[in-house]
Amino acid sequence: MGCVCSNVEVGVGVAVRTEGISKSFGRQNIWQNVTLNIPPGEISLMVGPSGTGKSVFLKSLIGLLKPEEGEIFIGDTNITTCSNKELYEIRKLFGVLFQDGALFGSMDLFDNVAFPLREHTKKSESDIRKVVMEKLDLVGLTGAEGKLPGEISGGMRKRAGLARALVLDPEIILVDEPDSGLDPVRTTYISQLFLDINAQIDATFLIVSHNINLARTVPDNIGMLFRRNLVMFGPREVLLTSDEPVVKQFLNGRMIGPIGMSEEKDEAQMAQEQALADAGHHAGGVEDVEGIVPQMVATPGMPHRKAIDRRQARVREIMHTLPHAAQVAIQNDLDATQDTQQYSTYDNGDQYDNGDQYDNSNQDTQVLPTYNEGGYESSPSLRKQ
Ligand SMILES: Nc1ncnc2c1ncn2[C@@H]1O[C@H](COP(=O)(O)OP(=O)(O)OP(=O)(O)O)[C@@H](O)[C@H]1O
Repeated sequence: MGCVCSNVEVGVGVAVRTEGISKSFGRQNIWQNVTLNIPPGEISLMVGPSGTGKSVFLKSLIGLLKPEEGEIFIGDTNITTCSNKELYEIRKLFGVLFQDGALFGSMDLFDNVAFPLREHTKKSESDIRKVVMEKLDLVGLTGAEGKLPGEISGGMRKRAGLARALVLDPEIILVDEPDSGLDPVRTTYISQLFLDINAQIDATFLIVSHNINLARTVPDNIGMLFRRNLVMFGPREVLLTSDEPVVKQFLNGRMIGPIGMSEEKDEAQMAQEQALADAGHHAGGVEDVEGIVPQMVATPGMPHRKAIDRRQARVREIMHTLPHAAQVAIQNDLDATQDTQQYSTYDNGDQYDNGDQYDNSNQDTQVLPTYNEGGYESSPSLRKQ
C-alpha cells in the first residue's frame, strides 16, 4: 500500500474493489451484486439518476454502511470482515468531500481544516498551521482562514471541505456531488482542482455526480448505476461512445429513454414520449453529443499526471475486449498523446475498418463490459426487474 506524505510522494493511491455487494434498507433494495475495481491513482466517476444509491455506495466504501452481501477490499483489507480497529486505520486512508463540505458552522476555516489533524495526529500546533495553510493555499483559500462557513459562498465551502479532506494525506479521495449548488464555471474550477491534486499526490479518486460536463471532461473511468445494477464501469471512452440507451439518455440529459421522472418508465410511457418527440415535441437536452470531447488536463506547471500513463498501459492491454467505438476513441487518444505528450488532442480519424474484435452481436441481452482485475468482463446490465 503506498503512502503519500505532505510533499513527498512515495506510492500510488490505493485500489478499491467490490465483490458482488448488495445493499438494502428494510425491503428497499438499493443495488445488488455490484462488482468493480477502481484503479489505483486514477480518477473514476460514478453517475446515475437520483436515488440510484450513489451516495450509499460511497458510504459503503468507507464502512459507514455495511452491505448485506459481498465484500469490499481497500487495498488488501476486507472491510466487511475486518475488526473495528482495522476499519479505523483504513478510514485514515480516505479523504471525503461531502456535498455541502460538512464544515462545523461555529469554527472558522482554519479550525475546520485543522480538525482532523488535532483529532488523529500528535502534530504540534506549529506543524498543524503549516499543513493547514498549505492545503488552504492548494484550494485557493489563502486569506480566508478566519472566516466562518456561513460567511462564504457555497463554492468556497466546498473548497474548504476539500482542504480538510486533504490534511491527512489521503490515498483515496471520495467526492459526493461536487457540483451540487455550484454554477457550471465554479464546477469546472473544482474539477480542475481534482485533476491538479491527482497530479500532485496520485490519490485514487471516486467522484459521484450527475453532472454531464464533469462526466465528459474529468474522469479517467466512468461507471453508471441504474435499476439497482451497475450498468457499466470502464475507461471513459466506453461510456462516452456507448449506444446503450440509458447511458446515451443520461449523458445527453433527454427525456427520451428508459429513465423517467420517477426511477423508471414502463413501455407505454416510453412509446407515448417517443410519439410526442416524433411529432416534434422537444425532448429536452442539447443535440446528441457524438464521440469524445477532450479530457481536461492538469494545469500547466503541475507535475505530469501519472494516472494517464498507467491508464494507457492498462487500456492497451484490454483494448481488444472493448466495443469498436471505444477502441477507435482510445486509439485516437493514444496517437494524440504520442504526438503531443498532451491528453487534449481530438482527432476523429477512423482507424479501424470494423469492430471484429468486439462481439456486439448479442443485442438482446445487452451485455456490457465491466472492468475487473486484468481486463474487462461482460456483465448483464439493465436486467428487467
Ligand atoms: N440511512 C438510510 N436509511 C434508509 N434509506 C436510506 C438511507 N440512506 C439512503 N437511503 C435511501 O437509499 C436510496 C438511495 O439514496 P442515495 O442518496 O444513495 O441516492 P443517490 O443516487 O446518491 O441520489 P442523489 O443523486 O439524488 O443524491 C434513497 O431512496 C434513499 O432514501
